[in-house]
Amino acid sequence: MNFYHSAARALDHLDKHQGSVKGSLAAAKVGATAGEARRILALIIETLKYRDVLQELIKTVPVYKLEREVFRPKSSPSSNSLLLVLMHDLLFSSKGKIEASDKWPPKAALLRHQARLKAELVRMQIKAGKSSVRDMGRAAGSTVEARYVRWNPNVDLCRAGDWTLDALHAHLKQQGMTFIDEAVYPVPADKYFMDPHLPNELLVFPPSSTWWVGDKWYESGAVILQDKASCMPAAVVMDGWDEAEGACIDATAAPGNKTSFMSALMGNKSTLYAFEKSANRYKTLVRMLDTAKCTNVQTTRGDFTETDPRDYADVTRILLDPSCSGSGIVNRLDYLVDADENESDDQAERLEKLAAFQLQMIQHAFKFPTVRRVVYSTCSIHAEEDERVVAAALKAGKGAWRLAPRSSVLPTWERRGLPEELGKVADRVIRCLPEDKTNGFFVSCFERVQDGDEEEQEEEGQEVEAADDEVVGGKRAREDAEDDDEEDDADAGEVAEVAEPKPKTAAQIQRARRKKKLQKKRKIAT
Ligand SMILES: C[S@@+](CC[C@H](N)C(=O)[O-])C[C@H]1O[C@@H](n2cnc3c(N)ncnc32)[C@H](O)[C@@H]1O
Repeated sequence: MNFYHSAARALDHLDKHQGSVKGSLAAAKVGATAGEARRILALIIETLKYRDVLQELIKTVPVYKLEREVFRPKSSPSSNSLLLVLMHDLLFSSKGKIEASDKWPPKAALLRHQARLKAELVRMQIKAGKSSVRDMGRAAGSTVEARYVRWNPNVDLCRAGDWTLDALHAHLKQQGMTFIDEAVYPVPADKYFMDPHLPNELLVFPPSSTWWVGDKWYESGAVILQDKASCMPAAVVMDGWDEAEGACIDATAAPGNKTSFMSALMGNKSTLYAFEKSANRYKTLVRMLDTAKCTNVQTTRGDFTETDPRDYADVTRILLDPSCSGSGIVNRLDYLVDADENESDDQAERLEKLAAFQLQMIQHAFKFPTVRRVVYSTCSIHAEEDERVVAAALKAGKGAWRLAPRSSVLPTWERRGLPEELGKVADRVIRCLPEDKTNGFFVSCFERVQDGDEEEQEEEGQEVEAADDEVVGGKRAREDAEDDDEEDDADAGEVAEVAEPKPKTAAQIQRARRKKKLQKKRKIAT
């Protein structure tokens, strides 16, 4: 098989499964000699380095549309991956050329647009303020496009002086920084803007920024350095919260970034119970909350699973951000290029143990009598710790819990869960990847099914049952996909749709009857 085809197939596999590059090479069944495999590996790693730029270029020079005959929409490997690797060699390789016959149709097609591609690339380079096009790549797995700073309103509530957002803007202006209205990546030097997804509190700065070092805003806790993805769980769990509603819990709190954000979103009112099991990390938590002036937080050093839910009868929301593999943390993403293709049994075993613990934490949260919203998040990109834990929790919840609708889970965030794992409800959960200018991250939100919601659930398509069923389907889909790399992502989603199983329990039979009735009603209405 053609060298570029092999690299593109491995890239497709990597996109779909988030494994390692070496693992993808093997799983994509790229048959190659050791020397070839090394070459392909190097090409993939280099392509990943320039991926954002290449993807941007494809938007500006739509080679797909211009060369529809060659780069077809549903092909294997995908046209997008093939274009990426070819464009890499043409624009960024040391030889500056595609190593294939000029008669090979993909090469010939791309060369027809090379002048325009090169001109656009130079334009992007100038805009990014780089001295060479090669400087536009990113070190494998690092976010170099933005630094995030969260404004913490609790300090204004508790400390003397003006610590409002307006005062922060004025301070930044004095430091020589200019506010801009629109989000631009990489963030230009000396500019900053409010994050489009968290516009009330999160400021986005150029990656080289250091203005906070020794600055009174940082020292006083009025700004907190926090990755954008790490802000999302607190924003999701507090969505629509009202002081009259009740107290909240952060079950796994240290070092306290999410706790302090929850506290800020509560306006420092009501009570936020924060648990932390580790003695050392507990000390950090207490220190952090003190600096950040989170006066509504009650900290407890202890194991969340040992709490008695009946003691927290006023709690309506719980955040669970338990220990995980941390595979999403960008400077650990080097595993993407380093991990061995025999991604070891050790890793699988470790993930299994973590998933069991994570599920146990969620199940404990479900026991709190008045809790309506439980957010579960990880800084992992492994489905084993993300979608699969969610699916297992829905199953364990026996229909009493469902995933909250997308409308209350940062609806404008585009990257959602993996459909091959969660089927139709995958769009209710959030995934983040370094190409989103964040760490790799996962956020899900369970809400308690209230009396009278069942009809609504049926209207929505039996989401709880569907989620369970589709997980089974998802596993099947995953196995299918591994056997058959011809499918593209969209197809994998379709495979996840499986026939409903026959109802077994009395409750299932009743639900099936109600569903039939509903379908009849709909038929009559149409
Ligand atoms: C991923 S960290 C939490 C990070 C934190 N949410 C933040 O944003 O700053 C997970 C934390 O949970 C704590 N932890 C693990 N198991 C726990 C348990 N059973 N009860 C309470 N805390 C636990 C760990 O010690 C660790 O500090």
